[in-house]
Amino acid sequence: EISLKYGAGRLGKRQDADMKRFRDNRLGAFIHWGLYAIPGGEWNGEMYGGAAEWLKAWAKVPADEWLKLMEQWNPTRFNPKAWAKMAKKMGVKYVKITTKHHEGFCLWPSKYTQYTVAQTPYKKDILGEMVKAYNDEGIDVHFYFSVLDWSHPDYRYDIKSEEDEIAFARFLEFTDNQLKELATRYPTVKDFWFDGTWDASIKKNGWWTAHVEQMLKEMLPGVTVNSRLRADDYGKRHFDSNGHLMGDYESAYERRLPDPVKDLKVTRWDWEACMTVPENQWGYHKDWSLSYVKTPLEVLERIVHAVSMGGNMVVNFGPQPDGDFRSEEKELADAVGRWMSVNGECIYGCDYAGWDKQAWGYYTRKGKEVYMVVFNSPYSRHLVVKTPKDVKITKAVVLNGKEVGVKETARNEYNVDMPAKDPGAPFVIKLQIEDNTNAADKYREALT
Ligand SMILES: COc1ccc([C@@H]2N[C@@H](C)[C@@H](O)[C@H]2O)cc1
Repeated sequence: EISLKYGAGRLGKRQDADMKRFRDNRLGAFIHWGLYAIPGGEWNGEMYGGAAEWLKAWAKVPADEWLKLMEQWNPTRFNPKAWAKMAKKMGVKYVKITTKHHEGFCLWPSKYTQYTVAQTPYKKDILGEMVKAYNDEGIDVHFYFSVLDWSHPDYRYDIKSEEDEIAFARFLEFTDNQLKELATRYPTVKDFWFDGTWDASIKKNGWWTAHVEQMLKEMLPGVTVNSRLRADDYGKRHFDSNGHLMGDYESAYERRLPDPVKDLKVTRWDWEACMTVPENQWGYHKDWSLSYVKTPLEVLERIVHAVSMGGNMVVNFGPQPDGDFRSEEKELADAVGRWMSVNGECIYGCDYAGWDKQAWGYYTRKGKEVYMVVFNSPYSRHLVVKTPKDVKITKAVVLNGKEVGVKETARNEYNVDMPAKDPGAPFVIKLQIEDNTNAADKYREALT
């Protein structure tokens, strides 16, 4: 290994109470809300199919013209209590809020820039209202923060001159000040999820990313920080030059998931995925017909897929400029919540089971309990289960339902019966397992 000053600060998973809470929460929601919600993907009468929160870039709008949208920021239907109730009903345990996206508009009254809610018709500290409302519902709050800031004259994409050095140093100090402001004003925040950290200017300042992680952890003991913040001495991101994960969890699975057979390496560290409901819209877009919109079942399968591989999943919501949610998102929250209210025990506090993935769905595990989360009903009416060498299944019960038959069919292989009445929707079977080390050896492998 090479010696690094700004590499991973720790080897292996964090096992303290705050990280266990982050991990056990498993299901979160993203809130992408900013000036971009106002145009909703449309500029000067032209509709842009790209991500709505990137409209400034697609339509090549100068910063000062884009920030004039502040004059229209007045979400009259914003009701933080209703937002928190919606999240609670969905069964999310935490909400990640965009404090400041690339556009540079701050949802809190930052004293380090004029581009904040305080300078809009709305005036009030919208971030503070959200933090209180979610916390009052027992939901943890995580902060999304974009280092990339299109509103700030000192931002640099790369450092190519002494002038760049000086300007970017000012920018990093500005960013430190905003982060300290967020940590001071909202001390119940549990996590900082950094974005906008891919530019050469940041990669050339790996030291600063290590300093930010350290600064936040000194100010808020226990707080978690994502790997996307971090660059090491050589500009290596997420994993340092020795291959060790930086930050507290990997945050590279954005709109994609690791393969349950080929990518089992991810089970060795903590990770959190995030996903959009349309193909690629984080901020509010007026026209969701421009791409495929995932059904609640497709969202649910991605949530289970992540947990089955030892990861968290954050489902995105892009609130309307008026502060209400579009009907598709309300329906999604309701559908996921209904499923979670019956089957949540296979998600919360669960982890990778270490069993070979089968076609019918996914395994999750909590201690001695293994859950089968069935998405695909087999024509055979049997769910094939292959257990690790020294494990046998003693019982199988449908969550909030009846026991189903389990038949040993070969060494470490079982047929678990489908419920007598097909549930017609994804369902969960809870397995009781036992140590099987001294089983009668009645099976014989073929000599070939
Ligand atoms: C250049 O590609 C991207 C893609 C997405 C992003 C941002 N990350 C997501 C979590 C959203 O905030 C999106 O705007 C930034 C750059």
